[in-house]
Amino acid sequence: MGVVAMSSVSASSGFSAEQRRRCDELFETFYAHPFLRGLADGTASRESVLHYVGQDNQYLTAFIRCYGLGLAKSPDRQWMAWFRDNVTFLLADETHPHHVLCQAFGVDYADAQLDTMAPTAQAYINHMMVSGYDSLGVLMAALLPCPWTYIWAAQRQQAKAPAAQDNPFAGWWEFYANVECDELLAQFIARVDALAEQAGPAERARMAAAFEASCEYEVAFWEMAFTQQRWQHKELALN
Ligand SMILES: Cc1ncc(C[n+]2csc(CCO)c2C)c(N)n1
Repeated sequence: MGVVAMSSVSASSGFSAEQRRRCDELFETFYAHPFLRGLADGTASRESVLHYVGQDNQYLTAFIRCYGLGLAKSPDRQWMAWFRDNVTFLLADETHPHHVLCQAFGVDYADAQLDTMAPTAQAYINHMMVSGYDSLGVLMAALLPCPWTYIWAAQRQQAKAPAAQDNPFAGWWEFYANVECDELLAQFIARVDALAEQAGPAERARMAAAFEASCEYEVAFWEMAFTQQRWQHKELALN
């Protein structure tokens, strides 16, 4: 923890790098979003952060289900082992950033759980799940912006202006900037590149569209937390 990884993030020259370049404006908008800036300078509000944690817990649960869809589509045991390891990482380690955010406001992790979904979180989850019923390439392309935006933004932030130790969210930044996350991202990129090489033009186009939509949803997820987005009428229960 606390080690700023040397970035594998811009290294690749394949399909992923091409999508990353195409969506560069979205990455910049993600980085500049006032919610993320609030995590960087320690000023993010209690209400917005707790909204985020509640929704993001549901998001991570859906992400694990998407890995399950990937497992079902795995062409070999090597792919299966990769999904298994990533499910373990999500279940065991990725709750850490949520714990950090809860501790910042003296809130119990269990008390931050929600059983309702805000519109944007629901839409992002639906997009990922639907991609999981297309091909493995489309699923992986839909999942890739998730690690890429967070890990890229954390590495960039920590290299430029590391979160101060009295910033209550410092552990959140350190988690996503660490070497293990960098390695995960490098693997993700390599796997998407390999799938894109095997794909025909129609599937590659669906992969590109799925990647771009997820970049949009990543920005929208910050906006959801920042505005504490709710349905007009009443909360919808999880489905
Ligand atoms: C909306 C949203 N997008 C991305 C992440 C970060 N994240 C979620 S899963 C994962 C690694 C995949 O195993 C990473 C980096 C998040 N927490 N919430």
